[in-house]
Formats: sequence, structure tokens, C-alpha cells
Amino acid sequence: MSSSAPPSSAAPNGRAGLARRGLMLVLSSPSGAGKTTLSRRLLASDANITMSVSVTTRAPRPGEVDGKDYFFVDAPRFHAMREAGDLLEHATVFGNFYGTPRPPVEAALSSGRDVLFDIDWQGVRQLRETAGQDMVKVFILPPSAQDLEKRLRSRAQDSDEVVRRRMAGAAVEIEHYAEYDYIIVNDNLEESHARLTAILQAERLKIGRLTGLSEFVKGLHEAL
Ligand SMILES: Nc1nc2c(ncn2[C@@H]2O[C@H](COP(=O)(O)OP(=O)(O)O)[C@@H](O)[C@H]2O)c(=O)[nH]1
Ligand SMILES: Nc1ncnc2c1ncn2[C@@H]1O[C@H](COP(=O)(O)OP(=O)(O)O)[C@@H](O)[C@H]1O
Repeated sequence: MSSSAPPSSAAPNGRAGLARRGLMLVLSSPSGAGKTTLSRRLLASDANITMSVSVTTRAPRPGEVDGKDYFFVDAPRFHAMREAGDLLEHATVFGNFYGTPRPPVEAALSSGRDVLFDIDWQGVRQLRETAGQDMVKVFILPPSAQDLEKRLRSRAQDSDEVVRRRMAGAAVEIEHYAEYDYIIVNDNLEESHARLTAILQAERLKIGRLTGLSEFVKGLHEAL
């Protein structure tokens, strides 16, 4: 998906004359590595990125809020959305359906806002076909298998059986690390957050994302 450029006056990088297309920042990891925690931190620390809230048929965990963490839907509703073309991508993970609603993402990108996605490798593959250079893919790894299991258990929101299935699923997810642009080993949370922020800041400055750049430089040139 190629988002159209926002007007210069709304330039998210704060420079009149230099606007930018919104980018799609994707986080994937084995379950329990820390995507949700890192996403929340990034959303709290950066005003120009907005979360893509997925739809899922999974049951809400204690504390999860409908419309904020996920849109919790039943299977018929999910299939209706998919059939209507309302999902940018979708996948089955641990026996549940997940998908990305299309309209909010398109609206955010076209107004120059960046969008954060917490989706798995299957979703990344589908988005890659349309997003091209607009997508920045970050893979989060746990420091060790023991840490991963500890985190899944410490979250204390899933049964033993669910934790076991997620540990088994981690091996499959990890096999896809090479399809991503960046790797963060989420050991120290502060450091991981700083790294994610650095990735986002650098990606925002890529020449290919800026619109109006040649006019801006031409103006500077003429004034010299
Ligand atoms: N493809 C795709 N994957 C999703 C979507 N939403 C969530 N996921 C992935 O589904 C997996 C399970 O998510 P969840 O049940 O919230 O468990 P958690 O990752 O352990 O918090 C994770 O790998 C998510 O990244 C989506 O809209 N599309
Ligand atoms: N760097 C970290 N160090 C220690 N615990 C962490 C770290 N990052 C996340 N956690 C904890 O690990 C558990 C799983 O994190 P979560 O963000 O829900 O993972 P995911 O969304 O990838 O499944 C949570 O209890 C969270 O507080």
C-alpha cells in the first residue's frame, strides 16, 4: 500500500516544505518476548505513531479492553469482515483468527501518521506484497528460552496448556527472523525501548519517505 503524501503544512517532521509518508512499523516475536510491552511504551513516548488494533476470535485476557487491545469478535463476524475485504491481512495463530482492519490503517497513513502493528510472520508476508518500502519490520527475540518461559508464566493469564503450546509455537515463529529488517533482543526493557525508538527515528529520515525534498533543496540552493 502506498500512502499519499500529507500536505506540507501538516509535515509530521515539523519542517514546512518537507512532508513524509506514514510508515508501517511491524513488531513480531514469539509469544511472550515482549511485543505488547514494547508497543505500549512506544505509543506512550511517541505522539506520531498509532496502533493498528487487530480483530481476533481469541477470548479476552483479564484486563484486556475491547477496542483497545483487540476487537474481540466471533468467527462469523471475522469471516464476514474478511469476505468484505475489510482486512489488510489475516492469519490463524494458536487456533484463533487474527486480522488487521483496513480502514484505520489507510486513514492514518494517508494523513502522515505512522502505524504500529503487532502481527505474526504470516501477516508480514501478506503486507509485504502491498506495502513495499512503507513497511519497517522488527523482530523481537527473548534473551533465552528460559526467559521466554518465565515471561509466559509470569504473565499468569494463560493456562499451563496454553503456555506449552506457545513455547512450541515460539520455535516456528523464530524460524522467520531473517525476513525482518531489524532484531532486538529484549533483555533490558529500557534499552529495547531506546533501540526501537532509534529505529523509528532513523527510518523516518530516509530520503525515500520524504516528499517535497527536491523542491526544498532547490529553494535552499537558490537562496545561497
Ligand atoms: N497476522 C496477524 N497476526 C496477529 C494479529 N494480531 C495479533 N497477531 C499475532 O498473533 C499472535 C498471538 O497474539 P496474542 O494472542 O495476543 O498473544 P501474545 O502475542 O502472546 O500476546 C502474536 O504473534 C501476534 O503478533 C493480526 O492482526 N494479524
Ligand atoms: N525486557 C523484559 N524483561 C522482563 N520481563 C519482560 C520484558 N519485556 C516484557 N516482559 C514481561 O514478559 C511478559 C510477556 O510480555 P508481553 O509484552 O505480553 O509479550 P508478547 O506481547 O510478545 O506476548 C509480560 O509479563 C511482560 O511484563
